[in-house]
Amino acid sequence: MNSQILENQINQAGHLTIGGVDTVELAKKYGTPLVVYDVEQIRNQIRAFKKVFEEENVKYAVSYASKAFACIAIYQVAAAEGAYTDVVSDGELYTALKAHFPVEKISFHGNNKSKSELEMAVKNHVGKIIVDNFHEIKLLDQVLREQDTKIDVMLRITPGISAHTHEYDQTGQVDSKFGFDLESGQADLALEQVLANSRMNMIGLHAHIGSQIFELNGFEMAAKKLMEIAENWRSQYGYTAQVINVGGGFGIKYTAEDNPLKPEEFVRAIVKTIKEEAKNASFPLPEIDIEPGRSIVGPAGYNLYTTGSRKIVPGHRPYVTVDGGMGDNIRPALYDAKYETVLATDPRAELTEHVRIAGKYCESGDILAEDQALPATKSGSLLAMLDTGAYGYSMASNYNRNARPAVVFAEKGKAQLVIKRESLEDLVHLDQPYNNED
Ligand SMILES: Cc1ncc(COP(=O)(O)O)c(C=O)c1O
Ligand SMILES: N[C@@H](CCCC[NH3+])C(=O)O
Repeated sequence: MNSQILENQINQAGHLTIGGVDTVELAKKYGTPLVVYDVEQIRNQIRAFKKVFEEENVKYAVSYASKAFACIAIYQVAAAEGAYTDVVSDGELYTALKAHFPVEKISFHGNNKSKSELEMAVKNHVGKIIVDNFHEIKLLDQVLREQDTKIDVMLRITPGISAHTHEYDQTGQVDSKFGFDLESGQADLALEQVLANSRMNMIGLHAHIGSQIFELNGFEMAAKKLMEIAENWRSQYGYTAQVINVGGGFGIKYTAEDNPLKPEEFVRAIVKTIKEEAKNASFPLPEIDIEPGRSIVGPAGYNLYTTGSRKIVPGHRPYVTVDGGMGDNIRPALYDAKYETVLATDPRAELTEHVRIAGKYCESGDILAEDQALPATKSGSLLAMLDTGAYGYSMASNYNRNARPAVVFAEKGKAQLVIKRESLEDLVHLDQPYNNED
């Protein structure tokens, strides 16, 4: 059986369960394609991150990077677990506010925040603005003057670290669109501007080196770099950072070939590095913040699909087509991402063929899996793709005017709809007829 499925996830009928709920029942009740989250797994990962900080006895914030999956329900779960969250758009902020996420625990990110987004963030008193560039410093200054208020800010630094991951998932290399560059002195200049602005309360430094990273080394280097900058700034400007945010990016296991550390072990190494640096430089130990997205929701998510047509080209792997595809999971097409898929009605069945799992979208690249070993399937079989919880639904589209799937949370044997399936009416509800008569 697939090693990512636990023995206790198979019920008496031999079906895969999620959060104690039979996938066959889920498909029957909510239809497919369907995104299902095991909520307990989400809670456990947040708790595991927190535990490391508690054991290390440091001030901290586990901030859920909600770009990985945003909806009212996930903000509720994150808040209930005492997590913070980071948002990168007015839409994510609006959703978090709708979920009554504690505003002081929200940080606002982004490399091109608009004035109206900053206005919304300041008006709602979000905890922190992670300032990314000089244009933003000006805009934020304007907004703070107009609203006659102050706000806590952090500066996002590009640490000059090229993480080992897909090029599109790298964010910390020198030539990046995110953050203030170090070498050219941009970061120093940004600090000078922020310190000179009485409406901006500079609380610390931020860096995020990328996503789906397996090597510890990159995180340790980033943590060290941030501490070095903080030490420089203390001696150069007399400014002492109170918070160091090392971002997220902890890699998860998608296939049998992946062998990552547990996400919380990355954090333990980061904390140790920062403690050591602080001790060596006699720097007061700062609060340590992390921003994991994928590692919190990725492994907890499943996409359920029903198979339809099957095409056999002699000498090639068959195409088994499902009722979803790149519209609900763009990652295979965009990053060549790999997933594993099982037959939900019998995950223990002997694997008898290698197939391609094709989506239903009008694109040759709409292949969810290039080579998946499966038992025999027929039209109407129920498949469960594993570990789809991060950047799946959140990157979903209406390509080909397909409706986006429903999302269900399952926990302790109960399932609850948290995002409705889009209807055909939803697909046209923003459309306006064109009237070209004079
Ligand atoms: C600034 C920032 N923080 C946190 C994250 C979350 O990363 P991940 O989902 O890989 O943990 C991202 C995404 O890469 C990001 O850009
Ligand atoms: N969307 C990316 C992660 C992006 C992280 C955002 N900086 C992925 O699915 O791998």
